[in-house]
Amino acid sequence: MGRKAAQQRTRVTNALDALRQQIGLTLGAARNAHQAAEDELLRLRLEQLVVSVGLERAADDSRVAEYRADPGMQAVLAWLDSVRSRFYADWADGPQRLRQLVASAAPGPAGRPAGEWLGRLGALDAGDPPELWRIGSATVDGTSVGKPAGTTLTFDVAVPLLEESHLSITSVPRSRPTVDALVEALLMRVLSTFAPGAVKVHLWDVGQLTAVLPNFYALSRTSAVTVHDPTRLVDLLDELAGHIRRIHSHTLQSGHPSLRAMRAATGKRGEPWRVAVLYGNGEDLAPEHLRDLRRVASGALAAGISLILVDVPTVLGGSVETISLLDDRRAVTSMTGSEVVVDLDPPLPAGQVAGAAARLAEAIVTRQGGPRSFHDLLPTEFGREHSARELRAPVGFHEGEPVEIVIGDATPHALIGGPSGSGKTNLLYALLGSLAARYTPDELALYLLDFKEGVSFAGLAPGKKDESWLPHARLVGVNVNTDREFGLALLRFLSDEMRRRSAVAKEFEVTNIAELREQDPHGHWPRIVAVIDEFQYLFAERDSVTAMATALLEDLARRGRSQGIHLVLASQDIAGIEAFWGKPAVFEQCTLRVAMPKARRVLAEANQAAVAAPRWHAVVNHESGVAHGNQLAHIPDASGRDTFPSLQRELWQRYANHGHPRLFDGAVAPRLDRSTAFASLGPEPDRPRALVGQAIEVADNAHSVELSAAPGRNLAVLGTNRPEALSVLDAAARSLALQCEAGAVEFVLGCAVESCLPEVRALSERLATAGHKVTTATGDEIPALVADLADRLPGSTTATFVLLYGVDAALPALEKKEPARASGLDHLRAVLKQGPVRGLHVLGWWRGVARLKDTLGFGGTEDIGAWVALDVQGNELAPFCAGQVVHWSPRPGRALFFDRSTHASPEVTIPFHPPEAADA
Ligand SMILES: Nc1ncnc2c1ncn2[C@@H]1O[C@H](COP(=O)(O)OP(=O)(O)OP(=O)(O)O)[C@@H](O)[C@H]1O
Repeated sequence: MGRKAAQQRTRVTNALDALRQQIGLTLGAARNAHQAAEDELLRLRLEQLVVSVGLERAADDSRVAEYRADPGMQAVLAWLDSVRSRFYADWADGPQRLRQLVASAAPGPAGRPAGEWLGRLGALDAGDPPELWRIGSATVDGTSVGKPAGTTLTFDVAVPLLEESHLSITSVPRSRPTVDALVEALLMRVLSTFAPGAVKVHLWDVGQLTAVLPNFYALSRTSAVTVHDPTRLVDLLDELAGHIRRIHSHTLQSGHPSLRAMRAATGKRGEPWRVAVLYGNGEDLAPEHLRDLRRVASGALAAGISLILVDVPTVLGGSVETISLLDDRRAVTSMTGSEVVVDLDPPLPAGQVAGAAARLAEAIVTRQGGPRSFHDLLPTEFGREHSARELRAPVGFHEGEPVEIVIGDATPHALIGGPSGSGKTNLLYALLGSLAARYTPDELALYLLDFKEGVSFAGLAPGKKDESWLPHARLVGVNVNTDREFGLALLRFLSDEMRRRSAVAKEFEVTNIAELREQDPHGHWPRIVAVIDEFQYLFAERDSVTAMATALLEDLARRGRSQGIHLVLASQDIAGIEAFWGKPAVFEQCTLRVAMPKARRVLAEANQAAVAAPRWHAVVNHESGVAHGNQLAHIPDASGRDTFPSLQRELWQRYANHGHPRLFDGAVAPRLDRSTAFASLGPEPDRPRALVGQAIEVADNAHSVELSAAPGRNLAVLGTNRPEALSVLDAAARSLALQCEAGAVEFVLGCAVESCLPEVRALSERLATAGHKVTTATGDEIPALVADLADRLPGSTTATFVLLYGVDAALPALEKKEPARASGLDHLRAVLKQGPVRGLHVLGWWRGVARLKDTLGFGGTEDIGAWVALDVQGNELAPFCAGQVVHWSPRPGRALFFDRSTHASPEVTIPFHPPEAADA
């Protein structure tokens, strides 16, 4: 047991020794680690101390001196010295480099002292703007760059603006004057860098209505500075968003990714630079404003718009630099980091700023009202533009800058409105001249229609005084205020052309005019612009013309764009807009709006720009009239005496070989001998056509009745208007005479109206002179004449045209009946019924529909296959028009024509004046 106990004890002692040894080792290691940590802590403390005291001052610092006693700390000091040396090596020329950088990135007024530029006008226009704008200077200790202790180095501090960055300024209490001076100086630097008018400043202050930056007061009378309503931040943000959208779509459409790229490619500025200054009060904006503000901020820089926010707490998208005031003289900025304190430049002298603003305002106003003439709208070289993608032409100027009208994909159709005398016609001339000078007639075709009384477009067609014409014009319609059918005819023509283009496009497997022109480079595919002045006349009545015009206009408005067919609709204000009620499709498609001063409803409801527009100006808006699309333009005088005509003559000399436009003048009666249809008549003995009047169509066509050997091929002229009835029969006889060989045809003229005898005799002589056989009968002779014709019928071989003047007057004599013998009326009915198939046709004039009915008797209406109604009401004509309702109110110089064999419904015709008639 004792031996066993001793063994156990030895084992325990050994185990304890081993444990003790382990513990000793562990304690030793812990002590070492502790010492190392203490040393490290000491080193770090020393580092911290040296950094906080500054390396230069560390040598003299008593607290640092305590560390020096410890040899382990020497290494720390040596290491810090080496870091410092490396730092110095890199930054030895830092301030110098900064100075150079600011000097080159902030040239002229952007960075130079105010004395060198304040009060002078800037000149920069389409070049790139300075990248930096000076706000003050900063001073650093010279020893930090290896200079002797006690020296200081100063360098300029500048911030980016415009396309580079937004700026957010935070104030401290009572520092508003400092902030104002800072903002004012920045804006003044910007305004003085660029040519007058190239910068637009927007000021909004949550707490002030008018006194924001009062030294800029003179500029706030121009568009260079706009002070916004403190309660309407939303309006400002909307306006900016609108500019961004417009600029974005415009640059993209022109094939450039940004405004800057477009400027570089075209050498033109295109848009002004915009700076919007928003003064807040340190409180959060309403969430919806904040959302809009962020949206604006993220797209603004690419559109040349930058924001300066003062005490507006927000995190903006896009690049933003900050300036935080420390007191009323000093600030820190994100440009230099929080270690560098910026001494802000002292305020610019208030009087000088106000003077400079006044000078700039004066320069802007001078440009605005400057001597810009119609001539300035014209390019230096004519006919250089291509219309494949769009039409683009300036119509006026804003502060010296041209304001363009674009007719293309985004703005296919235009609506122009303004009260009488506000300059609509003048604007149309400015537009036509500007377009015609840029595009050749192969690129642009014009169809011009004026419903106004007067002859505003008449000068564009060849006239008596001036033989020149506008070579781009294919059609000029004037004095059509009572001929709404002519408007309809134009719309039909355009609609047909649209279909034709679309069919050809389909053949080429393309969808629009631009592609078609690419695929068919030798084709003739001009863009068509149809101008309809006082277009509301088209919708003047509740009738079939209005219904058809509406349908055609809607179709053209929707589909014309892709086929290069564009409408320019002008109207006096409300009447024109009201005409669109119930036709929103047309109104909405007119995305280009031009409002003359005081025009109402042309722009969007809330857009009041036209109310304030000065005389001889227009608000051009490519955004369906929404406020952000407003472009105010001064329209030069295009209606001066020789202004447009001299351009027209120049263009005419260049392009006269493109043919002259068709002139349709509703106030001038067409002359038979000048009618293309009459002039082109040739021998047509079997199917001669009797011309009865001028058709109201885009092409120069006549209405005619084919007198073929078929039943019913007779013509009735109805109504009491003697001269017109004579004109119709005269035109019919003369045109027939031209188509039949002399001697092969007989004209029989029966006149029952004494007052017409001179004209009938004159016609008779004329026909005889042309070699035709002519028989003439008057009054009482007519029954015998008709009896003779009826007798001759069975064996008739000679073509015979029987012209009866005033059949109703002959009726009493014709109705006389002798027992067992046919009356004159029976003979006439037989002639009407059986004549046409035997080559005998009656062209008769009845002064009333009832008398025609009496003449024909029961079932005889079929024998009148065609008629021309003069002063006869539409409802009387139904029996001769297959029972359909006839809308027709007689009007001077117009007639209604119906030919059962060719017409579905009657058409308006214009009786020709005989060649002998004096010009109307
Ligand atoms: N921009 C302008 N500069 C100078 N004069 C102008 C200008 N615009 C129009 N005028 C003159 O004002 C007058 C009326 O202009 P215009 O005929 O164009 O008006 P409007 O709106 O078409 O009127 P209305 O509908 O009655 O014809 C014309 O004598 C024209 O010479």
